[in-house]
Amino acid sequence: MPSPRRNTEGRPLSASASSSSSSPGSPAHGGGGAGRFEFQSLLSSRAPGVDSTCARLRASESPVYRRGSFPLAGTGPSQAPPPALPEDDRMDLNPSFLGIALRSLLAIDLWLSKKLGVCAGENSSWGSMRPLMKLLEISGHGIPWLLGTLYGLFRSDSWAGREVLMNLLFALLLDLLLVTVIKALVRRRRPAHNQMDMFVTLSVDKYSFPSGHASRAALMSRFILNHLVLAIPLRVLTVLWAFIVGLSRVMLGRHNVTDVAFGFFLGYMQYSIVDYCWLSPHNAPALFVLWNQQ
Ligand SMILES: CC(C)=CCC/C(C)=C/CC/C(C)=C/COP(=O)(O)O
Repeated sequence: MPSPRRNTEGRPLSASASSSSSSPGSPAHGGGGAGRFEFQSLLSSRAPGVDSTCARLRASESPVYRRGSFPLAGTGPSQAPPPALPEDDRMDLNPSFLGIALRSLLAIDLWLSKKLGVCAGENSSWGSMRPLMKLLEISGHGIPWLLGTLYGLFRSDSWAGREVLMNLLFALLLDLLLVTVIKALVRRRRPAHNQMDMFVTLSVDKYSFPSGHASRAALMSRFILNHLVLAIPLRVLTVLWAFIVGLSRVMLGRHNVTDVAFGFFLGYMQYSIVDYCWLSPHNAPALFVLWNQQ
């Protein structure tokens, strides 16, 4: 059971005295070393409603406090002040290096995404570019790609063409499924500066992680590069298109940078799955039976 917090004479401290007894730089305040000041400031910035008293209490819950290294940890008046904390204790005060690194990355992500969201509204600094960004949005939307693939599939008169288009359809459906599942699991809200005026959306599209447009653009461009014989300039254009679709998501304010980055990664990996499971009349004859009967 935690013992009550005491002053340096060993008397229990009231809540108010406890919260005011430590000054910046004192051990209970997270001071006494550069590492601990950093710890204190990161704790305080965790959530807007968390005050410094709460942060100090968190510090007092740390393994170092429990081990009695701090003078406020219930030691008597006769005990001498503890020696400076060894390196490993400083590490203990830091609850999770990975957590802090992730929080820092997220802070950079939010800051950068806000800066890049220059087409988020008509009155934004690049607001006049919004129609162009929306055109890019449609170019990476699921519906034109799905309809185009189905049309090509039914119009195709070669086996090779049907096989490629059947796999393209599989890729698009796999992408829709994976993006929907991840969005529903992660539930990251779209940036506050986004206007929800998107062309046909699903209910999960109120969430932003990962970007469905970025994943589709990466998937499509990898698919096209691998299955269409294109001249070099067209190959470069294909990759550029995918990149610009991703960038336009952040510029429109639809996504944060990390949503788009993960979307690209997801789309890239999805192509590997499609390639691995490549459907053909040999391994999936049922899918091609429609044409066999013609
Ligand atoms: C077959 C079927 C369920 C088709 C639905 C196609 C559809 C509405 C896809 C949604 C595309 C979309 C708005 C994705 C959101 O992209 P973000 O980049 O904003 O995540």
